Amino acid sequence: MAARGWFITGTDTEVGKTVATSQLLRAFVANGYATAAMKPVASGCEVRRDEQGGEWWWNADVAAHAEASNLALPEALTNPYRFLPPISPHLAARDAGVEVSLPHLLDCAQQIGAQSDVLLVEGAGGWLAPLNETACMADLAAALGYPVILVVGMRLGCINHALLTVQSIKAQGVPLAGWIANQVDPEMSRYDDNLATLQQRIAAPLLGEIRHSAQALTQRLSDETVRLLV
Ligand SMILES: Nc1ncnc2c1ncn2[C@@H]1O[C@H](COP(=O)(O)OP(=O)(O)OP(=O)(O)O)[C@@H](O)[C@H]1O
Ligand SMILES: C[C@H](N)[C@H](N)CCCCCC(=O)O
Ligand SMILES: [Mg+2]
Repeated sequence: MAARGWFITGTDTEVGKTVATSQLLRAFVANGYATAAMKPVASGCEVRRDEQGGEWWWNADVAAHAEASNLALPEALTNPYRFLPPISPHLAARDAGVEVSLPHLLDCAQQIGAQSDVLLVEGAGGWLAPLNETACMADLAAALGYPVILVVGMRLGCINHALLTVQSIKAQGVPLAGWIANQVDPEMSRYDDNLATLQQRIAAPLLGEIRHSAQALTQRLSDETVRLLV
């Protein structure tokens, strides 16, 4: 396994896990770490065609991770499973007749870890999103043994989603390294009060805040975030 690894989960799908992972990757890179990311299962791809007429499936999360990392690694390792429809991974895998194998994912993580200082593993959906017929993201995080970083998509309803997720992370016996507040909803009422409420009720550090911005995917979290983690 990598010298240091973290599992990135979120309060839901579309809350900014990829934005936060990209910003964390850039922060680690800026601090001199050989940094890699993994998207164990990507569901939701664009069909792309090359000049020879060949067809391949492009996934936005995998592309964003590659852009923000400083290690060029084969996608067979960084994204072992990729499916076309934007649906839950276990359904996409079932439709494709594929079994998402936890041991295979662990093996890929180990191979990446052998070449990197830092590995960030981004789940799909939220903490209990299913990977296959029996296992979910929480099981993968526990099997990897990495502490979890929770991305809270700051919008109405996020307090409940965040606290339920924290409770479930604790029940899984996995350490919570901290959480990141991501301003997905630029119009959120009482942002500061919501943030303060979460700080009071989550027994783990706020690692950083990401403001709503059209450039959010290419910005980076601060050196302070890295310092809180390492
Ligand atoms: N801070 C932000 N500012 C502006 N737009 C954002 C911000 N955070 C997220 N978004 C946008 O919200 C959408 C969802 O973000 P993102 O893809 O990071 O979610 P996710 O949690 O990784 O979803 P998935 O479960 O599919 O992996 C994207 O279009 C992204 O650009
Ligand atoms: C397609 C989407 N953007 C994600 N990649 C997968 C989200 C899975 C959510 C599963 C669920 O909790 O219902
Ligand atoms: Mg994502």
